[in-house]
Amino acid sequence: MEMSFVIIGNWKGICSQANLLHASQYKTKQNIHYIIAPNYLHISYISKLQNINLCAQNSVQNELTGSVSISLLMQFNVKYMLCNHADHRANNNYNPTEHVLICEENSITPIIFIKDYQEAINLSNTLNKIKRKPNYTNENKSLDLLSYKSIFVFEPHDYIGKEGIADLNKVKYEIDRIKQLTDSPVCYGGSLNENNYKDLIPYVDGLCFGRLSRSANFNQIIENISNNLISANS
Ligand SMILES: O=C(COP(=O)(O)O)[C@@H](O)CO
Repeated sequence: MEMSFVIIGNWKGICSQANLLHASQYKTKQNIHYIIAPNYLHISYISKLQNINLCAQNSVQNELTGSVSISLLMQFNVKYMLCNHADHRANNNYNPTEHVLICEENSITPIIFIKDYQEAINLSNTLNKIKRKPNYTNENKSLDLLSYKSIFVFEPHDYIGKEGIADLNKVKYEIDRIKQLTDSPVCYGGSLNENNYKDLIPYVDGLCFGRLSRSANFNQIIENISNNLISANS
């Protein structure tokens, strides 16, 4: 999947009027692919913003009381779905490969969170048993068996909601190993802040922000990333 630098804002269960305002004020950047995963209550609002790609944080595959089915989400032009996030895994009944397959059946691109290289291997081995691309040839890119189109986010569970990221060399090493398993974009997520996000830009295809994506100056941060990419390529 060829695309610009991916910026994902995972708003989780939080949102303020200020978040909605700065999302509405975002100005498209040619070298940025901006995805927002709002909570369910604000999916309708974000779906109306022309220059932002809408992502669901989850879905529940039934129409029972309190559920949010994919068919309901599809009415709001949801293009992406967070899959295998650490918060999903807190539910013992969560099945990542099932969730990825449901996305694929509904033409939604899964954003698949990977806590480490071994999980990447486990996920691709699991799906390898369930299905194989009919004409899949490159056995080395086993993660791409997961879905025809995916975005991967390396997000170590010990560095979510913390003050800082893991050692940069360790992060780079793990991202390099995961990149060997896929031709899809590999991003970093977890404890990104104003002091560390720039350090990662040269080594990833995108960044997934939690708390920082809800800050009032997040549009400026996107601008900074865009300018950083332009100067790096000039
Ligand atoms: O769960 C997330 C929280 O990230 P922080 O940036 O640590 O708030 C994650 O999905 C965003 O990458």
